[in-house]
Formats: sequence, structure tokens, C-alpha cells
Amino acid sequence: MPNLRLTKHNTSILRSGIKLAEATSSDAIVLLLSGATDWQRLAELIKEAAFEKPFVVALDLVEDLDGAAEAGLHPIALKKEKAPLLERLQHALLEAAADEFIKTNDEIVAIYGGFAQGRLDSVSHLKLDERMRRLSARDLQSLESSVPLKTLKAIVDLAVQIGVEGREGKPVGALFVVGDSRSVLKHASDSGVDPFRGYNRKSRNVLDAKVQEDAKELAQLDGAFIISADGSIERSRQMLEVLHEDLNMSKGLGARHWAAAAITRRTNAIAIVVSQSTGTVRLYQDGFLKMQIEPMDKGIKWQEISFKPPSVSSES
Ligand SMILES: Nc1ncnc2c1ncn2[C@@H]1O[C@H](COP(=O)(O)OP(=O)(O)OP(=O)(O)O)[C@@H](O)[C@H]1O
Repeated sequence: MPNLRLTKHNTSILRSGIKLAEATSSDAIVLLLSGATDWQRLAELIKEAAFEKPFVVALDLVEDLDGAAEAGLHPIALKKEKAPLLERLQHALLEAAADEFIKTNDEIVAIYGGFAQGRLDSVSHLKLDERMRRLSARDLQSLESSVPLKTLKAIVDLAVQIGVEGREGKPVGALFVVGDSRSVLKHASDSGVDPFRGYNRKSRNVLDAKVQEDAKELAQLDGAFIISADGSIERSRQMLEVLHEDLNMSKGLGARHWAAAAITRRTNAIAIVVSQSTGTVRLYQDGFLKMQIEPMDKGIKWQEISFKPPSVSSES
């Protein structure tokens, strides 16, 4: 992806964004890029403008962020090269909240290029909504599970994506049971052919982007994913045996949610469920609902963002 040159034009858009952030007492700036830039120079520019709040830089490839943190910026790797602008921006905000660079009810100035690669053209002032519920790293840590945070975050991200995107325009539900997989497997049986069976651990690790895509596809089929603490999918398409007489569940939750709560009652696993009907993601531990995340598109209230095609297309 092309790097962003800090041309006179791009610099003046950045300065305008900083000015807007100051004028609106915004809590942070999020700069959305498609490639690296001169992080030191960007940091100097921010310093010259005396902007002291968090300045988040979001782009797709982790290697393009080399040096950004050292320059005092807050880097986020999006891994969403092909996604539309609005989705990338939403994702950047959610990641920034998850990493605690911003808070879910902050006011943010976003700076980005909507029309041409390598050219900044847009500055937006966004009011995030308090209901933008996203697990922060601290929320997940509070679960006191032996499952590493990295694995939990990846599965929660995947679940949220399934809840928001569905598959081919249709809503899709899913159930991920992570950790204590040996015990979990004792309460599970095949509901169909398991496509992950026989692959080596690396090729079925849910931290891998390709495996995540496969998991999204498979979520349409019946049954649960059973995942070990390191992120390897041990089995998919598993029916879990459910004895739920001692569970205290909200009314209206279906069989998948009962199965999720029940398995975490009997084992030390954590279950992450996507509701097919609402896209809500729920997280169960010890038989209890611990966290609930509403689909993000309902969670963020966007200010109107309207685009006018630029009249001049060359860089100044
Ligand atoms: N015991 C179970 N183990 C694994 N998966 C199950 C189990 N029971 C149900 N499911 C999965 O849940 C799907 C249907 O779930 P159902 O609609 O009853 O509940 P729900 O997902 O909790 O509800 P909703 O999606 O409407 O919020 C099934 O098609 C199956 O894939």
C-alpha cells in the first residue's frame, strides 16, 4: 500500500483536523491511513500544534506501523485492506476503544482520505455513543481465565464480525467454546463432517485470518467450535450435551445460549455466542452471562458524513 507523503496539502488537512479537535475539545484524533508515513515528522507536527490528547494512527499492515509508537503515537493494525471506508473507520474506533486509547463516549476527530490513495481529504467530528459496548482488554482480563487474552480477543472479534456481517446477506449465529477443551470434548458429539479435522494445529488456529474466514463460513452450519487456549480449533460442528436445570437464563434465549451457559457450568471453558436473531454477542463463564456486546453498527451513532467529490485531483 502506498505511503502517505506529508505534502503541503496533507499537512494542511492534518493541521485542520488538529484545529477542529481543539475547537470542539475532542478527546482524541484518529488518523486512518492505507500505508506508513513519516511518524517522527507527524509527531513533530502534532507537537507544533500543541495537541496533547491521544493521536491514534490506524492502517492495515502491522509492519507499516514500525516506529509509530516510538514517536508517541497510538498505533492500530486494522487488517481490513479491502473493506469500505466506513467499515475501516468503525473498526479503527472499536479497536482504539478496545486498546483503551479512546473511551466509548468520547468525541473524536477522524482524518482520512475518502477518494484517492495517499491523499487526505476528509475531517469528521464524531460523537461516539456510550452504548458502543466493546470489550476492553481490562474487561476480558477480569474473567480470570487460563485462556490467553490474545485468543479471547480474536474470538470475540470474530464473533462480533459474524454478528454484524452475517453471511451472504443472511444473519448467522455461532457458538465458540474456548479453553479446557479436553473436558469440553467429553460433552460433545459430531453434528456433521468436521472440515477442520486432520489439519495441523497451525492451519486451524483462529488467530490466523484465513482460518477466521473459514470459521465464518462454517458458522452457518449447526453446532459449536471447540477451541483450545492457544486458539487451535479442536473440533467444529459439535453438539453439546445440555443439562440446564440449575441455570438461570434470561427469557427468550434459544438452545444455543443454553448450551453455551451449560458447558461453562460443567467445565472451565468460556463460551462466546452470537445470536442469529439479533447479532448480539454474549460471553458465558461458570454458567453465568458475563458480558454482552450489541452489534457495533447499532452501537455507534454516526454524525452525518457527506462527501463532495474533490474539484482538484492533483497533489499540491
Ligand atoms: N446443544 C447445542 N450444542 C451446539 N449447538 C447448538 C446446540 N443447540 C443448538 N445449537 C445451535 O443453535 C442453533 C439454533 O439455535 P436456536 O435458534 O434455538 O437458539 P439461539 O441461537 O440461542 O437463538 P437466537 O440465535 O435466535 O438468538 C442450532 O441450529 C445449532 O446450530
